[in-house]
Amino acid sequence: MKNSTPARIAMIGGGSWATALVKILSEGNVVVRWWLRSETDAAHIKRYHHNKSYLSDVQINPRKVKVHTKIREALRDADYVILAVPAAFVSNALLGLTPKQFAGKHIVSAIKGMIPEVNQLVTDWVETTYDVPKDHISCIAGPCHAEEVALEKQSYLTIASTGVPCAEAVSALLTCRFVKASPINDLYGVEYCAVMKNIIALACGITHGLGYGDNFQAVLVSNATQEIRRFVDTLFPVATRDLSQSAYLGDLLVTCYSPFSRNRTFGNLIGRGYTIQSAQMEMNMIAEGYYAVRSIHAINEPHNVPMPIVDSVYRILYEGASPVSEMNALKREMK
Ligand SMILES: NC(=O)C1=CN([C@@H]2O[C@H](COP(=O)(O)OP(=O)(O)OC[C@H]3O[C@@H](n4cnc5c(N)ncnc54)[C@H](OP(=O)(O)O)[C@@H]3O)[C@@H](O)[C@H]2O)C=CC1
Ligand SMILES: O=C(CO)COP(=O)(O)O
Repeated sequence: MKNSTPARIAMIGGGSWATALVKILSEGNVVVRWWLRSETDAAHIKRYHHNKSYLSDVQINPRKVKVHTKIREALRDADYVILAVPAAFVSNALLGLTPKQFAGKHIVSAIKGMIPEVNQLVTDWVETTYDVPKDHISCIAGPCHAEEVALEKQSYLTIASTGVPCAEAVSALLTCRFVKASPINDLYGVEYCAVMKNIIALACGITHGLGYGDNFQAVLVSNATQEIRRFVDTLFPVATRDLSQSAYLGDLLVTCYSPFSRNRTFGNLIGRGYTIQSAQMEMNMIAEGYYAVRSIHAINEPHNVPMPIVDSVYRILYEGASPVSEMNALKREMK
């Protein structure tokens, strides 16, 4: 492996997950061209070899990682492009790029959210916007918080793609001393579950903020698994899908229970009475579920899949419903 040509990877995004992925990739034989929108953060990384704004303890290896603030330079000779900005900002990050810049490359979405303007999964949006063949597109899923990657705690990722060689190649890039990545071909199931678990974590956070305990949360998460199953099996039925695998259930659990979870933290603030704006200001990070719940709600309209938890979160965040009365209603409904 030592003498082989390094994999050429463009990392798009300067937040916690991008920083953690750069750390994972740097364990292997790679050249990462890392694009950040912040000139100040980029300059700091070049000079001091760490990202001062996110996971600042992570050391960046300057021999393997080149920092860019012009996205075309980061993309130019990449074989793999990893998108790691929150979904709401990805179109802005890629502004001005055309299918030409993506031709022949593998596009990997590390994003667990939906493009809000069009209610599309990120991988669908990449396919339609940049004419990338579906079997060259994958998404990174699995229960894996950036903060634990920074500490080199053993973690697992699942790489979903309709193209088996693509999923296998990306899994190989992301497997290292402390991460095991495995391929799977259920792209839609995995990606939708990754989006929906954020909404459920918001609900968990809200109940925690309201003073509900672990007993209630366990029932909430159990009901949520049924709700997620109904939704993905209605939209994309796959006979062999096993929602107890870590890409689905594992990710739901870590987001609902971990103190690192952005979505749970955001929900907790809402449950404690913060307004949406003040909760967003309180957090230095983005809770994807806030945007995703509006997309999932809209997508579900023609299907009418019963999703009481998603509907409650939607009403709290977008219709001004009271968290207390929404959770009272859920309390009566769940068993
Ligand atoms: N964090 C994690 O553990 C994991 C995250 N993910 C997913 O990774 C994706 C990225 O999340 P994460 O890294 O946690 O996010 P963070 O909250 O850590 O970072 C946010 C990023 O978004 C950028 N940003 C913020 N506002 C804007 C804006 N208005 N326009 C353009 N860019 C903006 C920030 O740039 P700047 O710093 O310049 O403001 C920063 O790069 C999400 O989809 C998340 O679900 C997936 C698995 C694990
Ligand atoms: O998806 C994640 C971990 O797998 C990160 O999202 P949260 O920070 O909301 O848990």
